[in-house]
Amino acid sequence: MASAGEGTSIGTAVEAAVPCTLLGLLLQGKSAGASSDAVGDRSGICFMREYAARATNIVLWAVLIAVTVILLRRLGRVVRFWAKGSRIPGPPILSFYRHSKLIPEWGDLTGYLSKLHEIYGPIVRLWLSPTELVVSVTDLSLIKEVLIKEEDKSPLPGRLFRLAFGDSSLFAPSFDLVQQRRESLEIQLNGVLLGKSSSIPLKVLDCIVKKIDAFMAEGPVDCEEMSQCVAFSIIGSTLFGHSFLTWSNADTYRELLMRVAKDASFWASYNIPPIWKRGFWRYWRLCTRLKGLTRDILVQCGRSYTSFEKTGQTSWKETAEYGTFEKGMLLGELNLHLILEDEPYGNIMGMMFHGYLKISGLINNILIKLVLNPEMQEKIFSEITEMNKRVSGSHPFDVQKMQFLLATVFESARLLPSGPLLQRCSLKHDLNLRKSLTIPAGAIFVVPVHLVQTDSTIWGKDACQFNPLRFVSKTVMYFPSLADVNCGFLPFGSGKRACVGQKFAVLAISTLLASWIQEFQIQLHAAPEDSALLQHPPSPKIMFVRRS
Ligand code: HEM
Repeated sequence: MASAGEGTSIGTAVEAAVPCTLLGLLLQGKSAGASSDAVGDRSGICFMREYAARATNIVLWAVLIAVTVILLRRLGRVVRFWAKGSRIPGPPILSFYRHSKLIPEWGDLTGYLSKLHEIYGPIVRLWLSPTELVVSVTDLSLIKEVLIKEEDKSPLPGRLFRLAFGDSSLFAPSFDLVQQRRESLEIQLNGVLLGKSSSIPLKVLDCIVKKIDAFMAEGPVDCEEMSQCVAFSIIGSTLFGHSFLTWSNADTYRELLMRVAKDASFWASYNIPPIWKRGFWRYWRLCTRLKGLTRDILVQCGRSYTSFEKTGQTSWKETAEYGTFEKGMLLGELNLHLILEDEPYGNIMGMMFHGYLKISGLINNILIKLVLNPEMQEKIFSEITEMNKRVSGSHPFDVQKMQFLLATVFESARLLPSGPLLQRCSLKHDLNLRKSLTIPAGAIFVVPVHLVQTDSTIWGKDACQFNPLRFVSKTVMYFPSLADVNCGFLPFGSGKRACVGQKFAVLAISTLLASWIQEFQIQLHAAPEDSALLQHPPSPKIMFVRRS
């Protein structure tokens, strides 16, 4: 039996003989030839152990070096981002988290930005966190330059749409992804719809007037509720066709859209979907129900269009005039581009969501301005009467020729824009602008629309007053591209990512207003003492009083 001392010396001798590479072991194996089996086995085990330890060490070192390189590169990027961002004027870099406390003090982000612009001038940077930089600009030439040059949007809205509705090639941040679909939709909306005498068919207008009668039978109507209901009918019947108007699940669909709209920004603000929160799963179920209903209405509209065709009820005129509306855009040519295998409902629901919220917001704002300015209603009424005398045709509302009407729509959109900020974000490259200003890649560029649209240096001393006359005689100029005429007018954005539905929306809303003002006087039921309060909830009650 070998003593402990012997054992150790044998072990050491064996370990000393352990080759450090696999090749070494093979060579040793060949040269050792007839050495005893026991020593060979032990040497093999020790080698494998040693080999595994060394290999693990090498892998760990490689991982450590790779992680360090990645972290250093990231740190380098953050330092460069800070260095470039800090050259833009704005509050001290150290106050990252104070902003979130200060913003409520100034009412909202626009109020806070307005305060910062007063202090630091037309270009202001705001650090929201060490890696989140917002650059706000109110200078017209810079706004124009960025909106024309910059094609991408910040990831947040894209995440919002993807989380709620699935992949979308219309509302994604990257321009490369949306360009083709944008063009298809624009051609469809502007070419097919605007080629007709009206952007809303009489059948839809009749249905809306009936809704108003039903509402009024129960007393004064809530302005916001009314606007939402009407906007929903307009966008729904445009996309899905007339059978949308009689769809039994329409109210549920609208309610779901509103609930998704309420929570969408909150859940999209998480970088990783917070699957550990119960509220998130409730939200996810809402979105899934919405998807299910979208599928139902598409199937139903497809079915009713087919049966409508089979009955042969359409006269030639109806088909020519309202053919697209009967089947809706989604069952027409656009279908091929928008309903794709890999994104079945993302674009449709995105358009419903965006169109519904924006159109209802603008109708609500116009109604508030009209009830406060009854003289404008009378001007528009005279315009319609004049037009009816001059034009003899089946459709009375040639709104593109109605200056007062369009001016009212533009002025309302100017004073009460539907969103607080336009945003762009260069996802990959720094954006070098004139005035030697560099916006680092990843920074979010914003235009505070309300500040720009009420800037007295652009709009004159009465910039904050409701004065549609400023647009009269210029309304034709504001088509086809609203923002190109005056880059201080941005309710539909501007540049490569401007709203593709802007002409459709303006003409549809104007047609709707013309039909209302022809039939009714719109009045405020009970005015709050301060008219500014009309913009805040609860929304005002209004009345539609039939003209005698
Ligand atoms: C009153 C109604 C509407 C308003 C106020 C409005 C406003 C806007 C605004 C401000 C933008 C962002 C523009 C920018 O960043 O420069 C936008 C984008 C967009 N709008 Fe509208 N919109 C309205 C109606 C519609 C309708 C009816 C549709 C189509 C059915 C539509 C389709 C789009 C699309 C697809 C985009 C995304 C463009 C992109 O990201 O490339 N909009 N809209």
